[in-house]
Amino acid sequence: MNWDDTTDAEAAAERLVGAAADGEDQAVEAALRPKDLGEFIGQEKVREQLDLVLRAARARGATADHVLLSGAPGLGKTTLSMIIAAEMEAPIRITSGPAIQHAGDLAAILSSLQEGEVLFLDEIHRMSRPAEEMLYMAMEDFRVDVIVGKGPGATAIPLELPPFTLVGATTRAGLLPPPLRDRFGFTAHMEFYGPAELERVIHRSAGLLDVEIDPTGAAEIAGRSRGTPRIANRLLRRVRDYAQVKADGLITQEIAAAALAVYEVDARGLDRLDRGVLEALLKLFGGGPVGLSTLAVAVGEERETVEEVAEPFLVREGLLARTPRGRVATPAAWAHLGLTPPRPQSSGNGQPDLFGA
Ligand SMILES: Nc1ncnc2c1ncn2[C@@H]1O[C@H](COP(=O)(O)OP(=O)(O)OP(=O)(O)O)[C@@H](O)[C@H]1O
Repeated sequence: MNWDDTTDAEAAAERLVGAAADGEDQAVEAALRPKDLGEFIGQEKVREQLDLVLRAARARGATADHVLLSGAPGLGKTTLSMIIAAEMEAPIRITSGPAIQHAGDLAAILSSLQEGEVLFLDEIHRMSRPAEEMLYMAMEDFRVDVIVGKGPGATAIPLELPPFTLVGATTRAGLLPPPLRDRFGFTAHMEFYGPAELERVIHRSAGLLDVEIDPTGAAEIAGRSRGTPRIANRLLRRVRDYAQVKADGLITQEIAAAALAVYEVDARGLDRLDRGVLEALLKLFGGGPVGLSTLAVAVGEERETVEEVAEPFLVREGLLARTPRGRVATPAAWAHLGLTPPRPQSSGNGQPDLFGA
């Protein structure tokens, strides 16, 4: 998903299954965040490696190496940065790439850091170029050159910085210029979570929110959470409301399924937009191939919304394929919507042409 575009992120945030944080998420997430590595669920490799990095730094009495976290929104990057600070018993400062448009903005932050402090820079790939270049030197030499004056009379005044740990977060590490990427001592890629891990996230959050849930209820919510703890927590809150109003408060499989049917989140985590795209593709275009623009007109959405908000999950789920000839539904898409694909046409070579031409 192209999370560089704020509009897409905003559009997605309005969806119950959007991975970007909405206002309510921000209000409750602080209470739900695991506080140390032991509490952090899943991402075993990342946890194990990070644990070593932090233990070694502590044993040396040194500041931890800079850490780059990459992965989709809502997988726990902010949470991990806070855990890094907690494990290092260091304060944390949180900012983001888009908030740093001038090198001066970054110089102001860097020069006010305390020794050992963790600086969390979310969406680091969206920082301005001059700020990025200042960051190179700050990360490597704990020094910045502050430029005073303009034109030929400008002078660079070196400013020593206390050692600090930069934790950068990005949705796509590939977007970072190699000189920046190379300055991180440890890079971790966060994966989507499996159902069992999401169930653990849901049970843990239910405990903290004082919500009663049985294992079947947690499994039902986990299956619809698109591999993302933030979505799991958000669905849990909506199901809790339903359980309180329509039942005795206990979340079972039946209650979770009924609640999420009200919110139009289906058994696989598809919402109205996702299903609209799939239905148009199957019912109007026989499963494709069809061009993106045509598909977007058919569902009454902007091209970008279909491409950047709906399609990434459909592709990830193996329901839709992007081919040079256009968008094509996979056999799993037909099965998911309970529809029968048209009879395969012969491609003239004796082999059935599964998707038709
Ligand atoms: N491994 C985990 N175990 C338990 N809860 C988790 C885990 N990862 C994330 N969460 C929960 O999901 C919520 C979202 O996590 P977080 O804000 O850290 O995601 P993020 O990757 O930083 O998202 P963004 O890219 O949008 O900033 C948090 O409130 C946290 O409670």
